[in-house]
Amino acid sequence: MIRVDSVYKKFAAKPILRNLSFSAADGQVTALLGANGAGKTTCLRIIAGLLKADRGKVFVGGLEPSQHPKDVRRQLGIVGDREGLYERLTVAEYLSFFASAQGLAGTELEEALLAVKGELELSDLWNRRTKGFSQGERMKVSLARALVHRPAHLILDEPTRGLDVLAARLLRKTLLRLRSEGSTILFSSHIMAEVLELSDSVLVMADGAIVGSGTPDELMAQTGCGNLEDSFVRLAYGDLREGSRHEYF
Ligand SMILES: Nc1ncnc2c1ncn2[C@@H]1O[C@H](COP(=O)(O)OP(=O)(O)OP(=O)(O)O)[C@@H](O)[C@H]1O
Repeated sequence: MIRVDSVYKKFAAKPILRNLSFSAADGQVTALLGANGAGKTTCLRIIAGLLKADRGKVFVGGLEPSQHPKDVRRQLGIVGDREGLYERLTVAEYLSFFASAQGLAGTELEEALLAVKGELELSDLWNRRTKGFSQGERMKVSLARALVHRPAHLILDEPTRGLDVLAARLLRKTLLRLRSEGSTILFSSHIMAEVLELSDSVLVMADGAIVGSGTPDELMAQTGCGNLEDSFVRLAYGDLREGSRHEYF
């Protein structure tokens, strides 16, 4: 389970996360929705231990990343928007490097590499240096890197952004398979069809906090809207309903 407990974070003097609390359950896919700049990436980076909260705590499998960085890294896979590939390495070398850093060696390492190669259909890319890779190719390698050590928890920041139809389908299929194996998956997205297809639970962020949560059906029932997008707009921009952005409704 991933748990975020009363997290507060500001940049310069501007609060971005104010008392943010939620949890993402094991064996479920949880979607984090919010307007541009709502703080989704900031939240995911804090969970990943890449950024420190000013106040509050996060737990990954019951452990705080700040207290147990190594253990949390072992049980967490991260697909973010900022990681670079080492362009001089081939995909095989790059993944081998990360798997070794996670403590895999020998046969276990070889088997882990073969597994992601097959699952993510990486054969054509396997022995290519990553320099010049397309966005979709880079995303596939990032996903392989996140999965190679078989983490129990996976966080993904807009994972299908820039992917073509087949690559996005492969990613969704992979997430659903991981869910069926009991993984905890938390991802951010702006694509409602994808959120509907994948998510057991949806969290809507606005003003640095969760303003709505539940299954897509529950959110629709709570807001009285007929589809998830309308429900999201109502929850995330609700206070603007009477203002100049009323055309969104
Ligand atoms: N390192 C930083 N320094 C200053 N401001 C930052 C920093 N990182 C993020 N911010 C600001 O914090 C706010 C939240 O950013 P964040 O990237 O978390 O939003 P997001 O919900 O992921 O947005 P998007 O949907 O556009 O990706 C934005 O206003 C952003 O400009």
